[in-house]
Amino acid sequence: MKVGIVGLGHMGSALVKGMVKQDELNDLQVIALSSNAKKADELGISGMSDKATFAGQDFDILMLTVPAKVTVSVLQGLVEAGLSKKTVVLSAAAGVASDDLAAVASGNTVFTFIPNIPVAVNAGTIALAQSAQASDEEKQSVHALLAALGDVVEVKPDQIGIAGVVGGCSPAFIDVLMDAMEDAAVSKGMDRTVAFDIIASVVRGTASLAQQSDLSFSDLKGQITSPGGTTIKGVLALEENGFRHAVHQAILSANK
Ligand SMILES: NC(=O)C1=CN([C@@H]2O[C@H](COP(=O)(O)OP(=O)(O)OC[C@H]3O[C@@H](n4cnc5c(N)ncnc54)[C@H](O)[C@@H]3O)[C@@H](O)[C@H]2O)C=CC1
Ligand SMILES: O=C(O)[C@@H]1CCC=N1
Repeated sequence: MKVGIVGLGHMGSALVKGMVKQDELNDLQVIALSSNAKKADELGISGMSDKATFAGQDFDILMLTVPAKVTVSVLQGLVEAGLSKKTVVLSAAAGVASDDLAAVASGNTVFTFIPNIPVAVNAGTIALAQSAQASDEEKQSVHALLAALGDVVEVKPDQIGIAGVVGGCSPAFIDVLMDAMEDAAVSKGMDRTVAFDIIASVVRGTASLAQQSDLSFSDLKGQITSPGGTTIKGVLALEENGFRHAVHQAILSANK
């Protein structure tokens, strides 16, 4: 599979890291359109700085990981530079509708997807908008590529926005939570590196348990809150300080 990528920033680099380390994708060739040859080299892929040469590569899949506001014009430029109509376009741009992309690449099948940064370690969550125009073969090759990077969750096109927030933005919200927990532990005299190890392990273990059990998040919480114990005091402190409301506002604000 030949994959082109435009935008080697945080998201693009994370996708490349996940792709190059995944053994299942060992016949994969990734080429970036980038004026920064060193960056592509560091990531273990080829880089090309000339747009026409890049566009002429007959990619199976083209990933767009440039800032959302330039994504349509970047795609338009590649189409004008000779992008093959057989290339399936995958746009990661949050808030950019696939219709707007399809309007400048009418001959190509276009998918919108929202990955998240954990794709760098093949533990991503990837929301993929269903595409009515895609053939079964195109759906399969997109799915095979993304499934190597993490869990793929197909959503209706009108749900990609909220799926992108809950999946794409929320690692940052969880980072804020973990950072705050670490500060509190440090205030009680714990070494920051010890607190980091405990908290990262707790988040991983809590998520694994939730995925492997049939219980709701609320029921899982119920297993930890011993009657009259310490955890329920902490849970009530979260509620009294508006934690749940703050989380709702974070999700809803990011979805605007
Ligand atoms: N960072 C994240 O966790 C996620 C980001 N995304 C999407 O990925 C895209 C990129 O986001 P980030 O990586 O966070 O941003 P970033 O700012 O880290 O990276 C953007 C990259 O695009 C390049 N670029 C800018 N304009 C360009 C142009 N006209 N032509 C070619 N390259 C250009 C920049 O040099 C940079 O390398 C956005 O559309 C965003 O919505 C989606 C899901 C998660
Ligand atoms: O902050 C952003 O706009 C991107 C989209 C999802 C995560 N990061």
